[in-house]
Amino acid sequence: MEIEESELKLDPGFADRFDSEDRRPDCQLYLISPPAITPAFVDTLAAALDGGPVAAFQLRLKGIDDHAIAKLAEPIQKLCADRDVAFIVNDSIGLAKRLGADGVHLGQEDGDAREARQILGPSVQIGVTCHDSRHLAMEAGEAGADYVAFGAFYPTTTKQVEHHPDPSILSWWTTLFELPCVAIGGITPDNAAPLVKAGADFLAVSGAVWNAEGGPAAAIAAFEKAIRG
Ligand SMILES: Cc1ncc(COP(=O)(O)OP(=O)(O)O)c(N)n1
Ligand SMILES: Cc1ncsc1CCOP(=O)(O)O
Ligand SMILES: [Mg+2]
Repeated sequence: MEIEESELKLDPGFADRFDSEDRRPDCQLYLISPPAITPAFVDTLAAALDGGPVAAFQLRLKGIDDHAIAKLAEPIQKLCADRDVAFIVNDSIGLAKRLGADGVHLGQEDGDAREARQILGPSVQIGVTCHDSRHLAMEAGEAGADYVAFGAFYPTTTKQVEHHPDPSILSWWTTLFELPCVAIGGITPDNAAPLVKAGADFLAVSGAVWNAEGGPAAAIAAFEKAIRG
């Protein structure tokens, strides 16, 4: 079913970010893990978080089973709680439930936002990949997602991608809807400005932090500078 662009005000969800005057909050950083980590990664993450503010951390591990992810997750989830960073699990509603995560990120093949809400309850944040599609984003909003994610905006080696939206999808979204939008894909401190200007509520970044020449903390500090202009 086609969903109409409407003035529908969707529940702002993700971290209840709107204040009483309905101002859209400033853009924030949403950090995504490398696709493979060792148990020592928790120390790398702790040092990275010293670099500047991070709103959310997504554990995105590929090629290992949920049991192994759960084992690696435990100290990371504790660190995130200590640092007031939302801990988001990628791909798996079941794992998010098992860990008591703050949120789950679902791709188009990872499960249904409505089902996730039923299983995880009202306070768990649910994000949905919407590629370059306004329709998918409106569908996700209707299904009760707490944020929609558009991308990949720039070339990336972290994931094979087929969709490359224009930043204008972010300004379209934020003009019509309160529900937060996330920009993802190849974002660096040097190319972030057009996405911030277009209204991205969050920049989701992985490679530009973990592979940064000057180290993750310096990269996070550089993102903070880019976001603040
Ligand atoms: C914030 C955010 N946006 C998009 C994605 C991509 O999700 P998906 O399409 O399911 O691809 P994988 O990350 O699972 O490879 C994401 N993880 N996070
Ligand atoms: C998971 C994902 N989904 C679309 S692009 C992407 C990769 C994000 O990582 P990077 O910031 O290294 O491009
Ligand atoms: Mg996925």
